[in-house]
Amino acid sequence: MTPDFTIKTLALLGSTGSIGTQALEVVRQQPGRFRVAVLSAQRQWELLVRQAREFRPAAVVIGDESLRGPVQAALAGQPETEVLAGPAALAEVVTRPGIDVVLTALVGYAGLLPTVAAIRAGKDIALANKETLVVAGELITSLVQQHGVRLLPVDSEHSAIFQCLVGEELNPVEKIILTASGGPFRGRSAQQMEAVTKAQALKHPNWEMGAKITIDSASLMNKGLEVIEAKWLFGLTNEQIDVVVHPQSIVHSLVQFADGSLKAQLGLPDMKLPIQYALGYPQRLANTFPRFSFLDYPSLTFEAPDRAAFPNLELAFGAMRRGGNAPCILNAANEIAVAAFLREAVGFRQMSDLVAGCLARVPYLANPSLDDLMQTDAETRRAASVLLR
Ligand SMILES: NC(=O)C1=CN([C@@H]2O[C@H](COP(=O)(O)OP(=O)(O)OC[C@H]3O[C@@H](n4cnc5c(N)ncnc54)[C@H](OP(=O)(O)O)[C@@H]3O)[C@@H](O)[C@H]2O)C=CC1
Ligand SMILES: CC(=O)[C@@H](O)[C@H](O)COP(=O)(O)O
Ligand SMILES: [Mn+2]
Repeated sequence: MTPDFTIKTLALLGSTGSIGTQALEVVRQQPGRFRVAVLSAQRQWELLVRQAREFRPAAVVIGDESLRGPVQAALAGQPETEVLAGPAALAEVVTRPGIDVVLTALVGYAGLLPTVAAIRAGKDIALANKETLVVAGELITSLVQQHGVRLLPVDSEHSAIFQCLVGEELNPVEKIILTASGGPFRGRSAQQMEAVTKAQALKHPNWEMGAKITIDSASLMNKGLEVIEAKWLFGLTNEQIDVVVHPQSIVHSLVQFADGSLKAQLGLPDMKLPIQYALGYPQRLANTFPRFSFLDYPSLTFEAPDRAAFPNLELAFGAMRRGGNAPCILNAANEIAVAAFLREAVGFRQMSDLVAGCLARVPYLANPSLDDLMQTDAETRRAASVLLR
């Protein structure tokens, strides 16, 4: 039993998704350590109701306002749970007294405003929603400093780096190395990827995740987003971030220090560990998750990413170097591109063309405010829709 763990009250945004349901599994496996105050979903209202019956939160939020009625009816016999609906409710509910940590496990740009609201209300953030830092990394990190809250990474690579940095506060980092699985199309040429299908792209070799991030992993946009996420989480220069392909997803990322020493964090590809680390931080809570054995993985391999076959990686590095609202344009264009690919309206390679087209068309702003970023997001979505016609 880990000593002196103060019970933490959680708001779980996106509780019905891949990260959200695994976070609830962590909570189940740590009885007495966490209390769930808020749960949220966008459309999966029946699952949200089942979760609410089990965890008895003070509030649930259903994003799609047309589904408020069924949720209210289903939870009519549970008066301690307030039923809210819509994006504004999400940004309000996270500010309520008593919440210690907000887990942002919702997908895409929708994570930005609730995260801003939660930080302003003094809540610690367990950040799964990498899009928040891609869109508004500078703004979020300055809000985090201003309000003295913790920004705890959930993304596996960033959790690995965060764990490697514990105890190294006085030691300068030379660089970090983010590992990438390479996705289902590793080793294929640009031409070979023209004909890949949605079903093939949705088959990640190592991780079971939501559809959007799975497509991002296949196109290497996920690694591009993670590069930008790392810059802001760890205060790095653009030159301090490297990517290496590691198909087994066992070495979750590495830090190289000024003396050349490398530290890595290893483990099986299971998001419950980084989720639990973020929620339990600074403590490591004992658990019974399956353990990694080198004997099961006698060969851990590493190779350079193929930047010609996967142009998204360079598009993301380029947007990071440009700064300003460029990463916000990259993100919005990519969200539209992935949605179009998932409804089979564009091919796999066209996703990168759409992102490049938006980066070339949407006006650049060097020092965007939050309002500017919201406008950039909307403008990019309009530009992408025009390009898709
Ligand atoms: N899955 C993983 O292993 C990893 C995920 N991440 C990041 O975590 C985040 C979540 O990913 P993942 O769990 O895979 O995604 P999922 O698609 O599985 O889940 C997304 C969750 O967000 C909700 N949601 C969807 N759209 C909106 C919206 N517009 N407003 C509010 N809520 C919304 C969904 O509700 P509903 O179910 O009703 O649709 C669901 O609860 C992403 O940013 C991803 O990049 C990072 C590392 C690993
Ligand atoms: C589990 C996790 O953190 C994902 O972001 C994962 O890294 C995706 O794998 P890729 O390395 O294929 O993008
Ligand atoms: Mn990741």
